[in-house]
Amino acid sequence: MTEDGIPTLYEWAGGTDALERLTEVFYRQVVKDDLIGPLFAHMDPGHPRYVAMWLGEVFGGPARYTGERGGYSHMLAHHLNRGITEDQRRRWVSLLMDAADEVGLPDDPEFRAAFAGYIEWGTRIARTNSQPGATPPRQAPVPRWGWGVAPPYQP
Ligand code: HEM
Repeated sequence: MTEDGIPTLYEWAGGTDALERLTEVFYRQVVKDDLIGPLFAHMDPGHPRYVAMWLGEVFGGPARYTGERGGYSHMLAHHLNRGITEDQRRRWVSLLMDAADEVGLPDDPEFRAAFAGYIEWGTRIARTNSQPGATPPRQAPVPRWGWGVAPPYQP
C-alpha cells in the first residue's frame, strides 16, 4: 500500500504469484517466436522468475531483485551488446501484452495504462542500451513505477 492508502501496482496485479504466472506464460511463447526466440536460446532456466522479481520491485513490491539478484547493474549487463531491433522490441511488448490477457492480469484501464507505460519505457531503454557501443550508466536504482495520472478506480 502506498502512503496515501492506494494499492501499489504490484498489489493490484496480484503480487508475486500473478507476476510469476505472467512471465512463465510469456517466455513459453518468447522461446518459440521466430523473431525474438533466438535471443533467448541460452536463457537461464530461472529467467522468468528473475524478470517477475524485477517487475515486482518496479511496481512497488519487495526489493527482491536488488536484494537477491544484483539489482539494476545485473539487469543492465544482460542487455548490453544484444543489438535489439525495433521489430524485436515490439514483438517482446506484443507477446507480453498477450500473456497479460492470457493469465488474467487486471484489465481495468488504469492498471493497463500504467503497466503498458512502464513496459513501453523499459523496452525502449533496453533497446537503446543494447546497441553496440552504448555506454549507459552502470549503476542506478531499480525504477519504481506508479499509477501516474490515473489512480485505480475504486467506487
Ligand atoms: C521492460 C522491459 C524489460 C525488462 C523489465 C527486462 C528485464 C530483464 C531482466 C531482469 C534480465 C536479467 C534476468 C536475470 O537476472 O538473469 C533480462 C535479461 C535479458 N533480456 Fe530483458 N528486459 C526487458 C526488455 C527486453 C527486450 C525488449 C529484449 C529483447 C527483445 C530483452 C532481452 C533480454 C535477454 C536476451 C536477456 C538475457 C536472458 C538470458 O540469457 O538469461 N529484454 N531482462
